[in-house]
Amino acid sequence: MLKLGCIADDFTGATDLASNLVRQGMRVVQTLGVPTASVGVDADADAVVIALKSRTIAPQDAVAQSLAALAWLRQQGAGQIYFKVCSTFDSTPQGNIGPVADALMCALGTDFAPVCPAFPENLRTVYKGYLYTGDVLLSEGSMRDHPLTPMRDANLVRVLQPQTTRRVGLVPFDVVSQGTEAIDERLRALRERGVGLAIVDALSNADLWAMGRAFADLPLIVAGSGVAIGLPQNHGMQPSPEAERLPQVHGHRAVISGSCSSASNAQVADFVKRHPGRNFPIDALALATGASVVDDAVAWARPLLSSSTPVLIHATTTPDAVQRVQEQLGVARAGHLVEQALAAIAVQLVQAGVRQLVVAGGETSGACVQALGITRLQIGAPIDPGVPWCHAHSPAAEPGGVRVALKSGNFGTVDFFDKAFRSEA
Ligand SMILES: Nc1ncnc2c1ncn2[C@@H]1O[C@H](COP(=O)(O)OP(=O)(O)O)[C@@H](O)[C@H]1O
Ligand SMILES: O=C(O)[C@@H](O)C(=O)COP(=O)(O)O
Repeated sequence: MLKLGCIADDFTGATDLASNLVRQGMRVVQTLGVPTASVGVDADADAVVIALKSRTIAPQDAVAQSLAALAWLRQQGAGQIYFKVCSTFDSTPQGNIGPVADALMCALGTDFAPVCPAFPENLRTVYKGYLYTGDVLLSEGSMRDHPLTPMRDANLVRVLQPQTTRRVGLVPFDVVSQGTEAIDERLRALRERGVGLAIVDALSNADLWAMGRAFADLPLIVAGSGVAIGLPQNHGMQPSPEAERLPQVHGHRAVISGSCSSASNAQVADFVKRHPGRNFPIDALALATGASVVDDAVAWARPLLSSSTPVLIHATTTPDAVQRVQEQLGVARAGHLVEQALAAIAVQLVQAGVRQLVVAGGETSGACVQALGITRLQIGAPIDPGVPWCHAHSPAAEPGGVRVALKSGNFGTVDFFDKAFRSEA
């Protein structure tokens, strides 16, 4: 019986969530997109994470895709539903967190769900409803200038309220710090007062464990990946290294980055400094002119692939540079052009023998794994919190498949691109 059915609004977010469940001993299957109706779940899976690419699409499309995912998960008997959103609450006043949460609640026949993006191991904490990234409020960090979902307000009650028809409330830290019973009591009280969605504060893993127990019987949880660490305990599960073992693959190494987040900018700069001559920048404006950017990148990479040091192909650039491109091309067109180019490059690199591929950026990862025809991921050990190595089958990488690591924009230490391959050695 499937204990947990998860719907993630982007691909890196899905591996992040799956990784936290696997770390606590759950056997997890991650699918990319909703499986076809006839596909059943592995008999021994405890959780399925369905990765959608719904974070920044039109709200009605995000709702439709999420409901299709829910229908499939319920068909598999999922006991509880987890809607995975970004730990930086990436959304716009239109959605898609509120509209998708509303629709899932209607379909599940529930009038209440907790909402908590906290992931303290990655320095995402929520206090009095305000989301912090590291030492600063969300709105004062780099998410202020995200290319697709600029986050200019850190107050999550205020951010979520315009996205939903339900009342948004708060379970503050003074309640959370008292533990599971206090949280449970406050959830009931809020619900009785007509609150439909409640932001829950959390500063540490201890808070997540306490809330995990309080959420045990709720039909729906809306959260970043952090809350997931507290759920396997509700099923008596323990961490197990066996859950993280992946098939071996041998081949070339590459990194593709379409993330313009500050961590990715620092990681690209670090790689460029350490490995001169092994990076190829993609010019978004050149792509728009129809120049042969993809072919040029692949032709550059091919002769370098035999080295154990990876090649790096990146569109990663500063917020100012992104803004200049967006002013000329529009936000959606710029994003699409870059994603499609990087996806085409990913396919050609794998066809050329790359078998260990790191992709940085949620939207970028979605585009790359879709182009590679990957429909399922097996989750391995984390390289850094929230970023595991995964094994996948792709028509471009048969018979043995390919290892991929899908890195959320702001995750990972500065030397992540080197560290990933050290941990793979
Ligand atoms: N140089 C660039 N100019 C304009 N847009 C870009 C550039 N580089 C990347 N992008 C776009 O920015 C978006 C970054 O989003 P994503 O891949 O989700 O990264 P993150 O995980 O950091 O949010 C993608 O749509 C990508 O195509
Ligand atoms: O929760 C998180 O922060 C990540 O899992 C995630 O979803 C990040 O998204 P991207 O930064 O777009 O990769």
